[in-house]
Amino acid sequence: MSRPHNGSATAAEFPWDQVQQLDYQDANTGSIAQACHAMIFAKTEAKFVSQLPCKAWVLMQMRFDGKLGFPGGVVSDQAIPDTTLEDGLNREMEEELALDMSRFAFSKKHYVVSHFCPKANLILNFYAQEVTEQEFKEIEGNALRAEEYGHECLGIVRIPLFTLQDGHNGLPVFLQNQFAGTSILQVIVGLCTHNLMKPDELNTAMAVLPRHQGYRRLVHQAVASFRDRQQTIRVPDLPENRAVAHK
Ligand SMILES: O=c1[nH]cnc2c1ncn2[C@@H]1O[C@H](COP(=O)(O)OP(=O)(O)O)[C@@H](O)[C@H]1O
Repeated sequence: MSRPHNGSATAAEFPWDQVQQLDYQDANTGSIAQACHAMIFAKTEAKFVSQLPCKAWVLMQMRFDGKLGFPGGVVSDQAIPDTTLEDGLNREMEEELALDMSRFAFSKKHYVVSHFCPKANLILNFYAQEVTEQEFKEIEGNALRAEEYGHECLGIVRIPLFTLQDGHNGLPVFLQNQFAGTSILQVIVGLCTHNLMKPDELNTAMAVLPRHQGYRRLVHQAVASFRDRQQTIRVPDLPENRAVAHK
């Protein structure tokens, strides 16, 4: 598999560029480190303060460094023998959320997008999994008993997926927090790819981001490649379709 390249267009604004996902072994033979993070969400009809629709509950965490991020972490650490990227992600999910692997293990089908930073020689892989409202509450509750709770993870938070009438409080304010790695980009990509954000909400949200032109390009690129992949996966595996599926 080819090595990720440095796309210079965004380098000055945001040092990450979208790349194809590298197998764990491929990255391990070189010097590239890989991390995996994941968004767990539940669609809901529940209204915030009995009037605002919020569409979904989306889980993030307050990290030890004071930034917000998704649960996950570095998976290419030689000291910890993960076999695949998803094994590494699942190990992190058990440590940080005490996630029940018999029900919520992440696999390739949850993969969303990867970004590479040449300066850090690091690939950040992003996954998303939908659960029911009941399961979501259970996952939140269990997280308080996780090994890393109170250490790497200082709290579980839900994204306020609504904007109050002043057009500012709610999601726009939330997006002004400090976010680890590419998690700010992953928030927007995760919401768009899983139909949790309408285009007008996306525009409002993007307007509050610093250097939002750079983010906008990366968001569109990620959403387009995710949708392409979904379409490819849906192509029935008939001989005449294989050429399309493997394009
Ligand atoms: O939610 C996230 N999304 C994307 N990147 C993140 C997120 N959280 C942390 N990072 C980045 O991922 C890398 C690994 O950090 P993390 O603290 O998750 O792993 P570790 O606990 O295994 O050291 C760092 O470069 C960090 O900035």
